[in-house]
Amino acid sequence: MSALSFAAERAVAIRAVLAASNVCQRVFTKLVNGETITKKDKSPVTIADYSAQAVVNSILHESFPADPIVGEEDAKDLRGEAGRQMREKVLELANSGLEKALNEDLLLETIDRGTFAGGAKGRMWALDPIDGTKGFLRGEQFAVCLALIVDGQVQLGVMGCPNLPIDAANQDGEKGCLFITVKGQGAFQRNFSSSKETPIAMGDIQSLADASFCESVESGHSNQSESAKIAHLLGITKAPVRMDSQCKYCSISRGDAAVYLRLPVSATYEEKIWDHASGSLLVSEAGGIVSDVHGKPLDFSKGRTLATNSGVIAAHARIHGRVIEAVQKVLFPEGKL
Ligand SMILES: Nc1ncnc2c1ncn2[C@@H]1O[C@H](COP(=O)(O)O)[C@@H](OP(=O)(O)O)[C@H]1O
Ligand SMILES: [Mg+2]
Ligand SMILES: [Mg+2]
Ligand SMILES: [Mg+2]
Repeated sequence: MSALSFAAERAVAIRAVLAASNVCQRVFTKLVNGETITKKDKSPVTIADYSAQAVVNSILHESFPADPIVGEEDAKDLRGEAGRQMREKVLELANSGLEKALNEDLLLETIDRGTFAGGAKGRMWALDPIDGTKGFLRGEQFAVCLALIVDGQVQLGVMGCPNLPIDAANQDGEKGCLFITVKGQGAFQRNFSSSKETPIAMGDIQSLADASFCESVESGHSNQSESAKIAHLLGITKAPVRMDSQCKYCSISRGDAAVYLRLPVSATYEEKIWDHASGSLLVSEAGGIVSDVHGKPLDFSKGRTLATNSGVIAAHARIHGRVIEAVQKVLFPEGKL
């Protein structure tokens, strides 16, 4: 393999994402069984977020101590007397996923290794310990998402999707998929229960009449009335597949749906790099194109957000241009950008 094979990073990222995914599942089981955590407060997802970030950051630090991490969470609310109860729960859960146990101080330090500002230079990891927190709480889709970015380019992505069926055609079958991609090396899926990887590819759609598109469950995250108009213009007749988290990128990468639309609901919201880094590389390695609503590539070099992009449009390379045309017609009918 070439010097840029990222074989070590790939193996470590898989281990970290699997360990964190297991911790998230453990929190959810406790939540539904009502053992130590109750569904009434918002804490289950918060506890899972912190624990998963601690697990991934800790595993990354063992192998790549010099690498900065752009993680969604920080340990502010876990500090002091006010954070004691939550801190104790997070410590117990994080340690359940780690070989080398952390103590309280190390836990906080480990979570706060995720506060890196990002930028255009050097290596950094982007981590969303639970993407799709709303889906997690509903018992639906969520994903542990980890990416390696080098000089502003996403080079590697690993996503753990504990509630995603291995085969979309068998929704009641085994759940728990891991998606793995390295730039130039293709896109792969494996089960949580086996290390055998299978190559995946986007469906090579000939006619959009047979296609379906996916979008967020949350109307506050993506404009669902505009997406309906775009779908209509493209001749898509099927109802949208609404799904939380980067599971959408994973789904289209293996051909479950043809298009992913994420249309801005506010002019000021900036998409976060950890919400898109791993998923966007998976789609491009599976034969797709990912851009913003103007057709501009996502720029991961601007810090913690995609500050120069607006929304996300992902589709098979063959149809991406047509989708962007429809997006432009609906979002900017006057032709102004
Ligand atoms: N106004 C907004 N527009 C777009 N995305 C938003 C948003 N507010 C929050 N989000 C992001 O949407 C992500 C979930 O994506 P989706 O809606 O596709 O499931 C959230 O990730 P977290 O759940 O990790 O916080 C959050 O970062
Ligand atoms: Mg997220
Ligand atoms: Mg998150
Ligand atoms: Mg969040």
